[in-house]
Amino acid sequence: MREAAEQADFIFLCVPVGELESYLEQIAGFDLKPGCIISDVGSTKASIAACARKLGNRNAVFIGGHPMAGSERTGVEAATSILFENAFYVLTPEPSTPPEALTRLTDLLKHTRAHIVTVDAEKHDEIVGAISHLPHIIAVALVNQIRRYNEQNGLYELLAAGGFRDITRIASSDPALWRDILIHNREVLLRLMRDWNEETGRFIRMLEQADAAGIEEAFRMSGEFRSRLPERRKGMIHSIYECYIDVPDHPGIIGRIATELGNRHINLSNLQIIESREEVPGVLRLSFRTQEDLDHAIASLKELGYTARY
Ligand SMILES: NC(=O)C1=CN([C@@H]2O[C@H](COP(=O)(O)OP(=O)(O)OC[C@H]3O[C@@H](n4cnc5c(N)ncnc54)[C@H](O)[C@@H]3O)[C@@H](O)[C@H]2O)C=CC1
Ligand SMILES: O=C(O)C(=O)Cc1ccc(O)cc1
Repeated sequence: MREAAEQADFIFLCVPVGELESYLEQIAGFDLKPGCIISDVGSTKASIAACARKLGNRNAVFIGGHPMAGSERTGVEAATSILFENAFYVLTPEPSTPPEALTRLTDLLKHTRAHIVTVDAEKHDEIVGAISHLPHIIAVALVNQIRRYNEQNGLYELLAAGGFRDITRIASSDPALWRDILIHNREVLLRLMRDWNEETGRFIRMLEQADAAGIEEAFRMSGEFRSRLPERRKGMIHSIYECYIDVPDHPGIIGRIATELGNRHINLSNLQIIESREEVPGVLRLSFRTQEDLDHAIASLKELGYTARY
């Protein structure tokens, strides 16, 4: 590792958050190339920034980074060459970071086609704590609540679909990765969890008082804010060009549909079973990277006797 690091112009640390500091410590003792830029991709930024401030390296500059891309999956199987395309890539320079170092790093990262945003490390942890870490805690807590009910009655598991699956996808995230993230951002998260308790407390009170107008208003305000959020990004593997088809629930059907589309040179980027029940049609979601592929797929599926809808 030392030999490779000492020849590098850029070093990216891409290990779990709990391992970052030990790598930074090792690298601090190396004779790095003058002007070398060290960055990382950790989901929390304040603790690694504090470590970098403490250690320093006479030749190198550390600039924290966090590509806001990815999914609940980890490992090389989850990688794609367009992972960062159109995603936000947060950098957390210090007031003391030489501007030319920041420019060199952003010039390199532009090749990922991500949108670069800079913010200080502490603010990053507050914001990302709220929009990413807190939702992961809520998803895990919700799934575990239902898992306990399900121990008494398996119908919970059988009926859990739709909304439950949508809001709990991230509950399948990697346990060790998320252990580190939550521990490293625990002070922010404790504050956010107290606010969350107040939020759920408001619902408890509305239900106790059968406050219909209050409930309606809560849904109205959340819907309004959510509709302002950016669209799912084009270019990601979770393509926005999607359609749904009802399919008879029998063996081999998914393979047949994928093969038929492949034979017509239509690139399917994702295929997901949304619903599957005995003796009634299941629903498949097909995703494509281009409008042309989607249009072509819908026409082909029609020829094959399936009705596709958006
Ligand atoms: N999963 C996601 O969507 C995102 C993850 N991140 C951050 O990226 C970093 C890596 O996460 P992923 O790529 O998702 O996980 P991953 O599990 O795909 O990759 C982590 C890699 O680190 C290696 N590793 C673990 N401990 C190590 C050690 N002590 N020494 C050397 N290598 C070690 C693992 O073998 C694995 O190859 C984490 O800091 C995470 O917070 C940032 C943005 C998104
Ligand atoms: O699965 C999802 O939607 C994610 O939230 C992925 C993710 C995980 C960790 C990050 O630091 C950033 C993004």
